[in-house]
Amino acid sequence: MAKIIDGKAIAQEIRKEIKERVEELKARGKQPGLAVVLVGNNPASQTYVRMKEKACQEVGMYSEVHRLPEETSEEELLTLIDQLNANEKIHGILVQLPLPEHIDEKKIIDRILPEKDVDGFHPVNVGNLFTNTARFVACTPRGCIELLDRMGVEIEGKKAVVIGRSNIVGKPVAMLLLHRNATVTLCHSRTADLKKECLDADILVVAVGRPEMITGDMIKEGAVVIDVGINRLEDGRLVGDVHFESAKEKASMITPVPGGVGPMTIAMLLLNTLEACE
Ligand SMILES: Nc1nc(=O)c2c([nH]1)NC[C@@H]1CN(c3ccc(C(=O)N[C@@H](CCC(=O)O)C(=O)O)cc3)C=[N+]21
Repeated sequence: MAKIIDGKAIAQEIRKEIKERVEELKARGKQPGLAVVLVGNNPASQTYVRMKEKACQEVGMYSEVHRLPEETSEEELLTLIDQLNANEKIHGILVQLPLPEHIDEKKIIDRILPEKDVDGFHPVNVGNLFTNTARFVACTPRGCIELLDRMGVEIEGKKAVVIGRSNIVGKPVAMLLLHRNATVTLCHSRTADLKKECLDADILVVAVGRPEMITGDMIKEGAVVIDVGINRLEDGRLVGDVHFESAKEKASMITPVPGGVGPMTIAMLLLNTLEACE
C-alpha cells in the first residue's frame, strides 16, 4: 500500500519558510508584492484568486487583486499590465486564466515583464526553461518536483513518464525531470500504447484532465505517482486523473486529490514572488 504524499502539509511547511524569509526582507525595508488580475465571473477562478490572496496575507506579502468585468477590452487589460509592470510595490503579476474569449491570452502574457512573470508563462521564461536557465518556472510543474524532493524521491537515472503535453504542466514538468537527469517519456492522446508506457514508469506524472483515467493496472509495482488532475464530477466529488483506490495498491507513494499537487501550486506562486523580490 502506497504512502500518501501530503501536499497540503508540505505546502504549509513551505509557506512557513517563506513567511520567515518575508520577515527578513521586511526588516530590510522590502515587502514582496503580488498583483492578481481576474477578468470575468468564472466561479472556479474566483475561488482560486481568493485562495491566492489569502495565502499572500498569511505570509506577510503585499497583495492586490484587480477584479475586472467580463466586458473588459484587451486594450484596457494591456493598460493595467503596463501600470503593474511600472509599479515598484509589485514584484509578481499573475493574470488568472482562462481569460474571456474576446481577449488574446498570448498578447496579454507577452506584455508582462519577464522579471515579474511569477507564473512562468512568458516566452522568455519558457525559453529559458529549455536551457535550464529560467528565472521563473511555472508553479504547478515546480510544485511537482518540490514534492518529489521533499519526499526524498531520487530522480536521477529514473524512468519518468509524463502523461499530457500541455504548455502549463506536461511540457515544463518533462523538461524539469530531464534537467534532473531522469529518462523522460512524454505521452499524449496519440500515444500508441499508453498502458505499456505507464507500466515502465518509476515516476509517473499525470496531467491530462480526464477523471480517473489512469488505473492501478497501468502502474508498476513501487512507482511514485503524481496526480496533477483536478476534476469535479457531477455528484460534486473532486477527483484526480488517477484512479486513487486502485493506484494506491501498486504505487509506493501517491498524491491525493484534493490535498496533493494543488496546494503546492499556490506555495510555489508565493516562492516565485518572494524570489522576484529578493
Ligand atoms: N495564471 C494562472 N496561474 C495559475 O496557477 C492557475 C490559473 N491561471 N488558472 C487556474 C489554475 C488552477 N490552479 C490551482 C491552484 C490551486 C489549487 C488548489 O489549491 N487545490 C486544492 C483545493 C481544490 C478545491 O477544493 O477546489 C487541492 O487540490 O487540494 C488548484 C488549482 C492554478 N491555476
